[in-house]
Amino acid sequence: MLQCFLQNMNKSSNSANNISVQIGTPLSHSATKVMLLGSGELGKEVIISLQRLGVEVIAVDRYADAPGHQVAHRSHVIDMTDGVALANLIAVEQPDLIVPEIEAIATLTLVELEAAGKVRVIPTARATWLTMNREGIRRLVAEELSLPTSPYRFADTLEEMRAACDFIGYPCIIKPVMSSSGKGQSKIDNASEVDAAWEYAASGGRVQNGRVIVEGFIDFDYEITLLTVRALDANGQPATHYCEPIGHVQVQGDYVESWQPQAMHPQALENARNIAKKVTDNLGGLGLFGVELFVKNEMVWFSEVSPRPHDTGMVTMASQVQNEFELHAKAILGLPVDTSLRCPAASAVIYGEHNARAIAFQGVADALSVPGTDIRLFGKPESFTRRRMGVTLATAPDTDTARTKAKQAAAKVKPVVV
Ligand SMILES: Nc1ncnc2c1ncn2[C@@H]1O[C@H](COP(=O)(O)OP(=O)(O)OP(=O)(O)O)[C@@H](O)[C@H]1O
Ligand SMILES: NCC(=O)N[C@@H]1O[C@H](COP(=O)([O-])[O-])[C@@H](O)[C@H]1O
Ligand SMILES: [Mg+2]
Repeated sequence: MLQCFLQNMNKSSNSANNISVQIGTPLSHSATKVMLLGSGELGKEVIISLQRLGVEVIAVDRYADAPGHQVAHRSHVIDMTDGVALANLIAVEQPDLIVPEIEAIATLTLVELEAAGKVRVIPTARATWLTMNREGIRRLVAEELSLPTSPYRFADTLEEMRAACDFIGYPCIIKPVMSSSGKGQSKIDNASEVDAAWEYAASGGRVQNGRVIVEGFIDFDYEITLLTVRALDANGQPATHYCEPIGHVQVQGDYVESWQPQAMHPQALENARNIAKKVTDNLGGLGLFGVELFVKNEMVWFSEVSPRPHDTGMVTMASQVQNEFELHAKAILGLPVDTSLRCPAASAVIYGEHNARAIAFQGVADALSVPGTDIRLFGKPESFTRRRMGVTLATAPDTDTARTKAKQAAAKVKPVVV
C-alpha cells in the first residue's frame, strides 16, 4: 500500500530517512493497486513499467482488447465519460492510485471523489479536469499565469465562430475544445472556409458539445514537447526534472515523427523550462507531463500540456536511460527518477492504412534490418486508415540520421487485411 508515501506527501518537510515507499505483492491483500483510465499504446507501456515495480494494474478502456488490457492483471470495458459507471468501478476495485491515460473521462467525478478523500488521481483530479477541455488549460495559462500563447477566442455557434475568426485574423486554427490527436482540427486561410471548419470540428470532437477554440496561427520555426517530471526529492518534496527537448512533425494535427534531443538556442530552452515549471507547479501532484511548446528564435509559446506521457515521447523508449513511461511510473510511486539522455534517437508512426479488424503487418523483418532500429506494434484490435498502430524507433549518432532510419524502417512495414 502507499500509506507511508501518502503520509509523507502531506508533510511540509521530511528527512530522507523518513521516505519509505512500500510496494506490496500483486494479487494479494498487500497489493499496491493502480487503475489506468485509458489503455492505449501509452498506457500499455506505463502498465509494463508499473508491473516491473511489482504493482497490480487494472486497465480500463472504452473497447475490449485495448493494448493495455493485453498486459494488465485485470481489465474492464466501460464508458469512462459516464461518471456513475466510473465511480462504481472505482468503488469495486479500490485502487491506491488512478492514472488517467486519455482526456475523455468523467473528470468531474474524479474531482468529487478526490475531494472526498476516496481516491488519489495522478497528477491531481484538478489537472485532469483542466486539461480535458482546451478552455480550462488555456485560460489558466494565458489569463492566470500570464504566459505567452497564441491569441484565441471561444465560440459556441457558427456565427460566433465567424466573428471569432474575423477578430483573430487569418490564417487561424479551429479545434473542438474537447479533442486530441488533431481530431476535428483545421487551419483556415480565409472567411470562405469557416463553414467547413465548423462542420469538421463538430464531427471530430470527443464530446459533442459544439464549442470550439479559434487560435491565431503561430509561424514557429519548430515545435517541441518538453517532458517535465515532478518527483519526490530526498526530503520528500516534489522537485522538477526536465528531459531533453523532443522535436516533432505533425500532419493534420497528429504526430508523425519525433526525435530527441532537439537543438535549441539556450535562451529558448530557458524560456521553455520556465513555462513548463510554472504550468506544472500550478497543476501540481506527481508524475510526468508533456508540455507542448512552439519556438521561434528565442521566443516560446505554450500550446498545451498532457498531465501524462505524451505520444511524441515514445522516442524515449530508444533515447533515454529511463523512458517516459518508467519516469511516470516511478514518479507517481514516490521513487527517484533519472531523466538523462542515453543516445540521440527518433520515432516514426505506422498508420493502419485500412479500415478493418485484425489486420496483419508485413515487412517487419525488413524494417528491423535497418541498423539501429526497433519497432512497437500496439496490438489494437481494429485498424482505421489514420489510426496509429505502431511506431519504429531508431538510434544514431545524430538525430538527422536517426530520423532517416526510423522513417526508412516505418516505410517497410506494410499493414494488410487478412
Ligand atoms: N495556434 C497554432 N499555430 C500553429 N500551429 C498550431 C497551432 N495549434 C496547433 N498547431 C499545430 O497542430 C498540432 C496539433 O495541435 P494540438 O496539440 O492543439 O492538437 P491535439 O488535437 O491536442 O493533438 P495531440 O493530442 O496530438 O496533442 C500542433 O502540434 C501544431 O503542429
Ligand atoms: N495524443 C494522445 C495520444 O496519442 N493518446 C494515445 O492514443 C490512444 C488512443 O488511440 P486510439 O484513438 O487509436 O484509440 C490513447 O489511449 C493513448 O495511448
Ligand atoms: Mg498537442
